[in-house]
Amino acid sequence: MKIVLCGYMGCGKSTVGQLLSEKLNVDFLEIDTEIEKKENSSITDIFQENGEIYFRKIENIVLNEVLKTSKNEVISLGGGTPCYANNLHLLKSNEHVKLFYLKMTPQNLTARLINEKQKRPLINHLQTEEKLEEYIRKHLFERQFYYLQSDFMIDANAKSVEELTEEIINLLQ
Ligand SMILES: Nc1ncnc2c1ncn2[C@@H]1O[C@H](COP(=O)(O)OP(=O)(O)O)[C@@H](O)[C@H]1O
Ligand SMILES: O=C(O)C1=C[C@@H](OP(=O)(O)O)[C@@H](O)[C@H](O)C1
Ligand SMILES: [Mg+2]
Repeated sequence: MKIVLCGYMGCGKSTVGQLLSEKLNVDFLEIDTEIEKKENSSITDIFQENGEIYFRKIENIVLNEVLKTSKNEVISLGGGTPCYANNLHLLKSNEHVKLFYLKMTPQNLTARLINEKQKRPLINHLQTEEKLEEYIRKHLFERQFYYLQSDFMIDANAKSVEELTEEIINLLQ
């Protein structure tokens, strides 16, 4: 089985995915890291040098490659992964995939992301908390359509990484 985590930037995909893979004793794979390896460049540099459309192309290629294997693993997507190209279809039509949406409110995401913008090129130009929250509110509204097609939705507000990991493990049983 492939346990795949999706949700907006900052919801905890990378952090929860790592702990979940340790608890389940399977490999952990991040789409962002696979993109960085393939391009031998950072997400920030790819956006800056090649632009977002190029990044989305590579993201789609990497997701395709990753989903070809039938290996048991935990996979953390990037925040935008399910929302572009045929990515959601690739995930939904794969019998090995269980897709989890880590849902958080725009307010809570803003509080997290205000100090973590540097490595996230889509939001690093937003200077104030007000501007960031306004952006997240609109962007999340557009993206929820995709996230909500997950197999499971987890309320990730005010829960520790441990609690979220346990919740996912319980849903798998
Ligand atoms: N459940 C949680 N409670 C508190 N902080 C968290 C939680 N999950 C993640 N974080 C923190 O929030 C930030 C964003 O988490 P990250 O895993 O990078 O999110 P994503 O990969 O979804 O963008 C990190 O600093 C991480 O340590
Ligand atoms: O939401 C997005 O479109 C993106 C989210 C990022 O991943 P995280 O959700 O792990 O920050 C990364 O893939 C890239 O900066 C684009
Ligand atoms: Mg991440």
